[in-house]
Amino acid sequence: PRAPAVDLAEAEEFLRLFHAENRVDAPVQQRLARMRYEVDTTGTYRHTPDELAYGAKVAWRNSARCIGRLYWRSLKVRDLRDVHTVSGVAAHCVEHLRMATNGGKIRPVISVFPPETPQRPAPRIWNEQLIRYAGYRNSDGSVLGDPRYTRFTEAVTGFGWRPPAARSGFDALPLVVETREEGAHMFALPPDAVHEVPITHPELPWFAELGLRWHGVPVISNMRLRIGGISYPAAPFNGWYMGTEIGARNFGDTDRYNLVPVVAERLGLDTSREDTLWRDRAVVELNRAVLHSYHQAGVTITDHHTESHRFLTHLAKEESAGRKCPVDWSWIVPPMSGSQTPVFHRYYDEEAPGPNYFGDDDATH
Ligand code: HEM
Ligand SMILES: N=C(Nc1cccc(CNC[C@@H]2CCCN2)c1)c1cccs1
Repeated sequence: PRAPAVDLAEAEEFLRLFHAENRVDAPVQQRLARMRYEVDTTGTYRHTPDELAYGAKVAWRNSARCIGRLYWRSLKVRDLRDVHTVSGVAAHCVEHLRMATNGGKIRPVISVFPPETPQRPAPRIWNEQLIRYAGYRNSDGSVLGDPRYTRFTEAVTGFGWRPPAARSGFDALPLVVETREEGAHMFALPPDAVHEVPITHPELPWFAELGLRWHGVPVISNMRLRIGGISYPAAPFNGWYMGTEIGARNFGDTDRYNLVPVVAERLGLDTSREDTLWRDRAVVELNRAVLHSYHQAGVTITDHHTESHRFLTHLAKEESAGRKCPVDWSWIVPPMSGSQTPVFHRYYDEEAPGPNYFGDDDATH
């Protein structure tokens, strides 16, 4: 049986939005008729390059959990809908990393690979992000690397991936790409495509001895881009980091690198009681080190205060454009010093109409 045809209402709503927000020569009725004919005869329809680019930008504008939406119009959209092989997808992912990194002046880029269609399933990328670090579980239960990826590390090792001779806490995992025709294949990332930043502290020399580093560019590769009823499951996108993501979450979470106790001890803080606020003082230094290191390395990064102000500017621009801006307060408020940022002190609208990015856990019809 055919896969369910495209949701015609969603398709029409998107094409009307595209025509309303862009100067398009052809009348919308003509475009709608062509779309309906394609859906009737093939069960799907193809976006024009302009529709695809605009849909990807609007999906970012609609991302209620994203604090970085002020620059939604500047997204660089790579139309890679003619790339159907695992090696093609992998090669373009490496090219994406080079384009986005841009020597440290990071550019927001999205690479859109082929959509799901009744004729052919879409290629899939199994990595959460193009760059993630291996997690090696030791026999005593301790982990070298990122504990979030021990299962992924075991899976690719089973597939034949071999860690570097000298394993470290920051070994980039291979890319795993699957197509219906070829199955799943692994590709090692060329080291020169993985730009990394060594973490040092602006005043504490001992910080460098912790031997910490992180990759410059976050590229999300496990979210599904939906535009006008068409689903693009492989559409990796990047922006730049907000420091708290690394300093508070990746380095600070107890089920990640869990570095707050380590930093607190090296700071000589009294960790015997919670009410010395040793956690709070250590996480601040961890975050100051991250921001200092990225600035030192000339890699774009933003702090949660600056980004909060930018987001409220975006919100005001959306309201003056007569658009509702969906906001998920629990994700927009940064994971440290929440009430010190202006986004904390207000309520927001929640619903998000039209094109969007969906995680696997998100309820999507
Ligand atoms: C340009 C700089 C950008 C910054 C500083 C930024 C910042 C952030 C941050 C801090 C989060 C929360 C992440 C977390 O807590 O795990 C987030 C979420 C998100 N961002 Fe942005 N972002 C940027 C660009 C983008 C771009 C280019 C896109 C897509 C085209 C995007 C789409 C999203 C989505 C979909 C989420 C929610 C993820 C989820 O639900 O798991 N962002 N952003
Ligand atoms: N700065 C970024 N951070 C970001 C954005 C979306 C999703 C994520 C990953 N979120 C999942 C992690 C893992 C647990 C909690 N957060 C990070 C960007 C990544 C891609 C574009 S912007």
